[in-house]
Amino acid sequence: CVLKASQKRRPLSRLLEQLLRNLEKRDPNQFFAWPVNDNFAPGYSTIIRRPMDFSTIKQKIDDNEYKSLNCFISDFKLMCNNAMKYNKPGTVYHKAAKRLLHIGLRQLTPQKLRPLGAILT
Ligand SMILES: CC(=O)c1cc(-c2ccccn2)c2ncccn12
Repeated sequence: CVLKASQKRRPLSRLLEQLLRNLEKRDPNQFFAWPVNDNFAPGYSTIIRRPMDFSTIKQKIDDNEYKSLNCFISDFKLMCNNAMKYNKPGTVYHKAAKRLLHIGLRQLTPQKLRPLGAILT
């Protein structure tokens, strides 16, 4: 029988795609959906050396660039910390990033991930 595309995916990729979907739900305004555009954010590409956003993370999953869960978590943190660096405290983007980082990391604790255990060893 022919496996569906999703079943062909590597176990880690399928896990990361699920975790990504859960994180994206916490960004209802889609502030983090796409790379930040210098036209909206003056000087962004000079201030932020390593930009990151959900679409880039998704592409890296599809390209099997993540060799571990920790690499995925690092990019998620990078994305949030970039926003807290570029945007001043009190701005909608800074507040959204702080909240997303907190909620996201709570979803990525060992306790929450243990049920998926086998994949991560
Ligand atoms: C995430 C972030 O820093 C961000 C997203 C955006 C954004 C997100 C969606 C549409 C337009 N802009 C933004 N605009 C100005 C300054 C910062 N930002």
